[in-house]
Amino acid sequence: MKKQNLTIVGAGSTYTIGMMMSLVAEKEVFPLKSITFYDTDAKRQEPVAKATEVLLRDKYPELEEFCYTTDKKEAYQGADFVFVQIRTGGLKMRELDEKIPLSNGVVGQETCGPGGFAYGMRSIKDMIEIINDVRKYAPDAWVLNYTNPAAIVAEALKREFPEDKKILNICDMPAAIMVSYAKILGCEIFDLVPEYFGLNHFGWFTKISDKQGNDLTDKIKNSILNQGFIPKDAEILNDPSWIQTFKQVEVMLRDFPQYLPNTYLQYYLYPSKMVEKEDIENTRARQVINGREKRVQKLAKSLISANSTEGHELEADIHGRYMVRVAASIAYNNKETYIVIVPNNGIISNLPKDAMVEVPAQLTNEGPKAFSVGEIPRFQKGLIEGQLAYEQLTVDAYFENSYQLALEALTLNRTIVDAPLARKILDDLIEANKDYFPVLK
Ligand SMILES: NC(=O)c1ccc[n+]([C@@H]2O[C@H](COP(=O)([O-])OP(=O)(O)OC[C@H]3O[C@@H](n4cnc5c(N)ncnc54)[C@H](O)[C@@H]3O)[C@@H](O)[C@H]2O)c1
Ligand SMILES: O=P(O)(O)OC[C@H]1O[C@H](O[C@H]2[C@H](O)[C@@H](O)[C@@H](O)O[C@@H]2CO)[C@H](O)[C@@H](O)[C@@H]1O
Ligand SMILES: [Mn+2]
Repeated sequence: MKKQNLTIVGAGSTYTIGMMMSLVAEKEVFPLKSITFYDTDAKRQEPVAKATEVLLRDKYPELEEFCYTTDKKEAYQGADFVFVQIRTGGLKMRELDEKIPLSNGVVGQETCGPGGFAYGMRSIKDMIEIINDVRKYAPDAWVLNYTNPAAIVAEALKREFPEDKKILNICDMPAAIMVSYAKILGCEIFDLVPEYFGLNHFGWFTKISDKQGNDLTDKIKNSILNQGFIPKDAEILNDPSWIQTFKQVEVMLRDFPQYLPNTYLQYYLYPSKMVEKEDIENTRARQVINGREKRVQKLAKSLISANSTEGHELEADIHGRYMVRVAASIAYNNKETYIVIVPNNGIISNLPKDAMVEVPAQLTNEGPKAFSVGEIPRFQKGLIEGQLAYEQLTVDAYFENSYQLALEALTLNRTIVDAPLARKILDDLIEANKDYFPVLK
């Protein structure tokens, strides 16, 4: 098995140490020759990198090289895979994405509604620059992007790089949900075969089977309806916000029993409830700043000062394992099935061909080969079409520097609807994002 050279972009991320543990856990599946960290913020990257040096020395001694840099050439030259996990504007801007809509009585969420719009307008420019840099130094590398909002980033990258077939956008949410299904069924997530359709953070499982073809969907539905639904991935197991989110799956399934919903549909189906439960002074960004970010910084510091992993709680999570398994299936032509984001091109036959849809695909060394979904029912189709138009108008607004298209995008969003309210939120977001948004004329 050829060993891979991997570059992590945005290596100062709160997810990096978890990703390192996933690379350790999956080293037989995705063996590495080198890992390179790249981040534009040297100060944020350094402690994560120094902690990773300790971690890799103890847990991945066979790795030939680890380095970290802010130099693009050093970052990308020789890379076989590039994982991208940046956050333009940082968690500080995420907090505003959540607070500004809430202060206008609308869902405040980083990837859904106006928060997702603002995050998207910030992410696109940096993502385009990253792809151009990667292609300059590593023309054949596979880019796995999970930078959010993945739906908007995927739409923008498809337009900017139409010929580039080695960019794949991925989300871990379907996999995190499947971890809970696996727990219900008493098996492992990778034993399950999903059937799923939708847009990123906007989709449904239509069927879950085992590898022998037994349909397990009703077992899962009955368990959720009778026993509720809880997160099971280590990363989110004890997190009150995620526990509440998974609880809402039961409500969604009672109201719309046909399919098993992605957790993110709660923001579109129950926007009033989502606004009511929020504390504007303690939105999710604040919880992450005081929670995951602090925890990771403390862990990094402790690994560095101990100069050993002994006595440290280091666990692989589904976020990292999923990305690594996706990469392995591409690298070694494993032809395994994972849910990824791809151009529709008739996969969902009654949705536009140019939509970026989230569906199961067989992952080969030539990229994803998505399975046909066929026609989807009117309810889901209607919801998706509205959301898709919002996402595409957001990207139109970015490329055309258009205030009008941005206003249309936000007016279409199910979490807003009212045009004067959309205008007010848009003006507030533009004001707060002066350093990031393109000029919208
Ligand atoms: N797709 C998914 O399902 C999924 C799952 C988890 C996280 N994410 C995404 O992963 C990203 C990281 O999340 P986080 O909470 O750890 O954020 P974070 O702010 O902790 O980390 C992001 C890092 O990216 C760096 N960065 C910012 N702009 C950059 C650029 N242009 N080039 C290089 N580095 C840059 C920052 O300095 C920072 O170190 C976010 O986009 C988040 O939404 C996606
Ligand atoms: O609010 P956050 O920052 O905790 O989470 C936002 C991300 O939520 C999803 O990812 C989950 C993932 O599903 C779970 O398995 C675990 O690894 O935690 C992740 C983050 O907590 C979502 O898919 C991402 O797009 C969001 O960035
Ligand atoms: Mn996601």
